[in-house]
Amino acid sequence: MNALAQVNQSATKISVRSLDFYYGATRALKSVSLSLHTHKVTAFIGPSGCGKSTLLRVLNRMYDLYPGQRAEGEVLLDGENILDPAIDLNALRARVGMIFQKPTPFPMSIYENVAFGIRLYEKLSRADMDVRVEEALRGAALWDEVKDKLQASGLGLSGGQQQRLCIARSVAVQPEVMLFDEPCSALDPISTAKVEELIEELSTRYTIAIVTHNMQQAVRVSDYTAFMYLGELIEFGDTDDVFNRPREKRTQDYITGRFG
Ligand SMILES: Nc1ncnc2c1ncn2[C@@H]1O[C@H](COP(=O)(O)OP(=O)(O)OP(=O)(O)O)[C@@H](O)[C@H]1O
Repeated sequence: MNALAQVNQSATKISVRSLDFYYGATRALKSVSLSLHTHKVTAFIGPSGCGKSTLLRVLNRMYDLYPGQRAEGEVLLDGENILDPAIDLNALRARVGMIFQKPTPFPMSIYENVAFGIRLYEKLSRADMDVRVEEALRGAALWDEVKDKLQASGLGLSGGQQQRLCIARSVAVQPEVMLFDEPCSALDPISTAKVEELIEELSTRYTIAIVTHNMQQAVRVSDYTAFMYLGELIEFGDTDDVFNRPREKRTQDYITGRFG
């Protein structure tokens, strides 16, 4: 690996600085600072209500859709503050995609589910669109299972396949960052294993953040882990260190199942 590639591998994609988040008067994030490294997977763990999903929703300004919710501080994406009110939210959400807990295919064909997002941002010929849809479905490890029924409804797929269709939809717009909010919690163990394998593959091309309640999953898929508690970031580091040599007692207590 050349020196430049090494630098890029450890580069910071997103830098969160002194981030506070409010639901009305309730402060759900308290001065959170951390970095997401380029082409690495960062897991967010912590007991229910600690702010994991809130933090994820800040990273593509998803909260902006809801009145009364606001973020203070800085979130730098390649050095640019995405909390700036002047930022183009459509462009931001194309760069920072999100996959939710419950698979949410649109009520349209498998092909259209993937093409829909692309059309929001680009005008492609039919032939180019076919190529992009295939690439996205291949990228989401779904192509072989659906290539003969692209016109069938996305809603007719199994839960695991629907989740990979949502991943294909996100991949199709060629994002730089992918946010996964408990992507496997509605899936069976085999589908979960497939999605985990996919996340590992995707991390060669994208910077990934994943919220999970499943400690083993965090260990399996992530390079870095952030442990949150009551809106604060308690510990952040290499996943191996956080799980095997936690610096904080609260991290130790959580990962050994003493609370949460
Ligand atoms: N829409 C909302 N309005 C008011 N408070 C909210 C809202 N959504 C979340 N909160 C509060 O913000 C805090 C953080 O919630 P968040 O959903 O980010 O936690 P979480 O760690 O993702 O939890 P879980 O693991 O249960 O999904 C909680 O105290 C929660 O009650």
